[in-house]
Amino acid sequence: MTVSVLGAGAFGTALAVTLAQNGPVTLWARDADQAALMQETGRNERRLPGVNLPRKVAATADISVATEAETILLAMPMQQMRGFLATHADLLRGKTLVACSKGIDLESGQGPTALIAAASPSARGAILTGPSFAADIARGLPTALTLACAEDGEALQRELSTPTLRLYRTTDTTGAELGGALKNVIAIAAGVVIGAGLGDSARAALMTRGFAEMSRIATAMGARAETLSGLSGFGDLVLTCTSVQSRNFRYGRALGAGEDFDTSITVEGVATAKAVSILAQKHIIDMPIATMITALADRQITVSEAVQALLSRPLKEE
Ligand SMILES: NC(=O)C1=CN([C@@H]2O[C@H](COP(=O)(O)OP(=O)(O)OC[C@H]3O[C@@H](n4cnc5c(N)ncnc54)[C@H](O)[C@@H]3O)[C@@H](O)[C@H]2O)C=CC1
Ligand SMILES: O=C(CO)COP(=O)(O)O
Repeated sequence: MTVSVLGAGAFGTALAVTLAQNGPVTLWARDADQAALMQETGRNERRLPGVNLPRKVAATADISVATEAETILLAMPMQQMRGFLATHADLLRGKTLVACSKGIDLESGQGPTALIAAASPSARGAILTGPSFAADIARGLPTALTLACAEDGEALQRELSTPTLRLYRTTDTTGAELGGALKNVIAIAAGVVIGAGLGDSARAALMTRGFAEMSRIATAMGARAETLSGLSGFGDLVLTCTSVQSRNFRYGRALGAGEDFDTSITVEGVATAKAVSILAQKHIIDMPIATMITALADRQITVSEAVQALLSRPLKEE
């Protein structure tokens, strides 16, 4: 059975590469030139340099070809997903749609599975998330991710696991998608700490309090605490806050150091911080780190003001 990946960025391409170990994969790029170049050269040099696409990966810019598959992975940036689903709703009817994006849609405040349910009620929505850099997956390094699917996830788990990509299953879609979205916000904050020269001890404190913040809002929104402490939450938090491979971490590090950052790079945590700050007000949840990241990204405060504000909060029980 063919699987399709929609979105030929770093992650979509890496997923296509690993899934080709199981059978044919269609990789859809919205840009016809990019699809033709991938087909011709067998590489996606711009997004995933140095990786050869297996022959079982067929690149196309034809959305009707790409949506012939029953199982379709959505690997575009989160803020693009709602528009994409609306545009192609007819072609996606009745399919299994696996969101691979990490974030919260800023306009609606919804995560990927709610967006899928709203745009394609007859589709089955799932989410694939957890600690994995595209380059690691594409190189065949061992990786473990969470596959969240409200029902009948076992066959999907088998279909999307490969010899090097091990999937763990859950029915807690809310927990999985919120963990993946929120860790990006904390990763930006961890980057700020390192960029501003505040040290590894401060980063450990930030990660721990960040995890508490993630868990507070996620459980208030219906997530299970154990999902937050699994691969999609704690696992991805650790990876993204400690690796310079992470774009969210690198963006934060530039912010902390007062340096410019290439705005063409995908940094999901900025929009997510804004979206979650709005959700936090609605649920009356205290989220000082997300609020601070929004203010910093919008240049409303300086790094030293942000640090001062966090350190001067009232002392309380852990
Ligand atoms: N790169 C990584 O290591 C990982 C990325 N992710 C997630 O995957 C998602 C995508 O990230 P990357 O692939 O890394 O981004 P990327 O920046 O490498 O590529 C984004 C791709 O999306 C395409 N795109 C943009 N708007 C689109 C639209 N409206 N319709 C179709 N395609 C569109 C762009 O042309 C580009 O090819 C993000 O939510 C990210 O958090 C998750 C795990 C790992
Ligand atoms: O989600 C990721 C790793 O699990 C990738 O992180 P970045 O988007 O910060 O690069």
